[in-house]
Amino acid sequence: MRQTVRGAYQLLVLTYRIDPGKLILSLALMLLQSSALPLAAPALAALTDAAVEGDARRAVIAAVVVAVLVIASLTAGHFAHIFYFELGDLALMRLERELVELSNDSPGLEHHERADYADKIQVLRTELQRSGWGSMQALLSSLGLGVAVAITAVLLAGLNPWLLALPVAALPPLLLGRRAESTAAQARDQAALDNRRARHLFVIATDAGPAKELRVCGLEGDLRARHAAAWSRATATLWRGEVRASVLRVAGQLVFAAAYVAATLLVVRDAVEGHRTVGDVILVITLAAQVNAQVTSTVTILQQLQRTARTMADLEWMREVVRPRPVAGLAAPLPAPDAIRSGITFEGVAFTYPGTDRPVLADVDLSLPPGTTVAIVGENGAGKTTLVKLLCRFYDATAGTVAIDGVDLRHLDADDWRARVAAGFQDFSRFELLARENVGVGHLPDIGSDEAVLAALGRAHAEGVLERLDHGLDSQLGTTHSDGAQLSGGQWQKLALGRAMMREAPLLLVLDEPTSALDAQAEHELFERYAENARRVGELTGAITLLVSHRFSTVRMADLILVVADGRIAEQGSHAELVSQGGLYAELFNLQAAAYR
Ligand SMILES: Nc1ncnc2c1ncn2[C@@H]1O[C@H](COP(=O)(O)OP(=O)(O)OP(=O)(O)O)[C@@H](O)[C@H]1O
Repeated sequence: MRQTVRGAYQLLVLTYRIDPGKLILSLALMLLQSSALPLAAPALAALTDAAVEGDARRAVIAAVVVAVLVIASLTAGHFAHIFYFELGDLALMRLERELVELSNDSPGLEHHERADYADKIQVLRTELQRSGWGSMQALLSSLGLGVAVAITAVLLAGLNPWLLALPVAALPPLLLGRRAESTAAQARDQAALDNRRARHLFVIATDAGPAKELRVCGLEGDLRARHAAAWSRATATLWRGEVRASVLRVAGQLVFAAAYVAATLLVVRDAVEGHRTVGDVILVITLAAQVNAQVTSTVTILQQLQRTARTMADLEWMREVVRPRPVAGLAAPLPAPDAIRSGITFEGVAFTYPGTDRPVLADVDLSLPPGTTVAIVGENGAGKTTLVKLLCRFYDATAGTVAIDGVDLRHLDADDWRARVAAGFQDFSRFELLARENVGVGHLPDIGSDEAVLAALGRAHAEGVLERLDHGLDSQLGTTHSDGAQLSGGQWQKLALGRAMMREAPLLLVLDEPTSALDAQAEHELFERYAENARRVGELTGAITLLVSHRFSTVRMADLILVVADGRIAEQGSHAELVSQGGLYAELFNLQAAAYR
């Protein structure tokens, strides 16, 4: 209950911040709507008594009061709806924006790679879309309902204090309704993984990207079967949860129905004995019907408020997960340096991904001198990308220290450091923007400069992509636009590489297999050209270039080569040194060279 009240309060505060005027107005209208109906009941009773007594004047006045109250209730409800509908949409927009911010504004990547975070995002996305302005309606209705229940209780107590048992009899449906909601919520949580899996398979089955592989591997049938299996598992879990919840709800409603019948019989008996008027019987029947409606609304509203509270609590959980953690003993983060003077060092670095217990890196001691080009090689899964992630500060080392010029990387302001990093990744994004924007987003301050974008494309050896586009830099990319250009995988990758080159003089340039879609010759030429530029920049700023590649024809150009095996640095040195050592590098190099002979 505390969570529900807390969630409702948070929603109230949120909407008050968005538009206090609209909130107060819709609240006033809602209170009018809710109090008008219970007040119409005594007016109806008076009307009945006046009619029975043949008092036409009193009957007309009571009839007018009944009509005014009923009309007020209907119109106030209608106008309240207009306001809270808009307010609810605005609140939804604000929460969705926060979800986007939470996903992107944290310095690390940990949350994106955590299964529990992915589950929460999945639930939040559907919940926000599903509830929409419904949360707002539930919030305002709950306040109006409070007033209506109070008025009804006073009127019932006036008739017979025993009738106060009616709202008490409303408690079982309320409590069982709550149990029902958490049962259904539990089922939703249990179904989230299968739901996510089914959606992922659906995207794979309907996206253009995987279509080729699906056909060549003949995966369509298997994919359909897996999708159907995941979907039916999710649906079965949800169905079981809903059935259990419905049984609980019906049980609660039956308790109230019994109380309703008893209350009516009580007043009818008094009337038969002459202690009550016909109007009183009408009053209790009307009020009891309203109590019934109030109970039903309370359960529905409470269910909605519980869902809202859950959404608010999930958002709070996410805020907590992505909250930057202060580094022990550091009052404020330090600014990143303008140049690297003594280099980047790893001392006793170990790393284990959160939520797992297998160390991915262990005992890594390294020294990357300023101004050098460093290549990282190693088998799939050896830990190359993880090294890169630590350097970009997507994660902090579990043990040991990564230092820039002797300063612990954790002590540097993460955004400031990243502003001095440029990176191209194997799993690059295909931003369906204008060509200039697709590249320019690599360094937002220069996104409007043709000169900067063209220079970046030049550095990435990617000018050729523009020649194939009808409107050059102004071409719309991507198939989601009717006039969007369809690019090949290699062309997308070249543009992504251009994006990585937008920062003209980064202190760290990371190229994590960003050229896998290019042929070996193109990659070789690109890096030759790039290494030359990197050395020139490196002389001025000490910039370090880090290249992850499986192609030894490219790797051999590096000043320093690191061979990663099983999360450790197995060998390091120049190409000539490593070949003459005759170790793992020499073996891998000779294997690849033999394939080209
Ligand atoms: N987010 C993650 N959570 C848990 N384990 C992970 C995560 N990312 C990577 N790993 C594991 O860490 C190990 C090293 O992965 P990494 O991506 O660093 O390898 P790599 O050398 O770059 O491989 P490749 O050449 O295939 O790109 C792998 O065993 C991988 O399964």
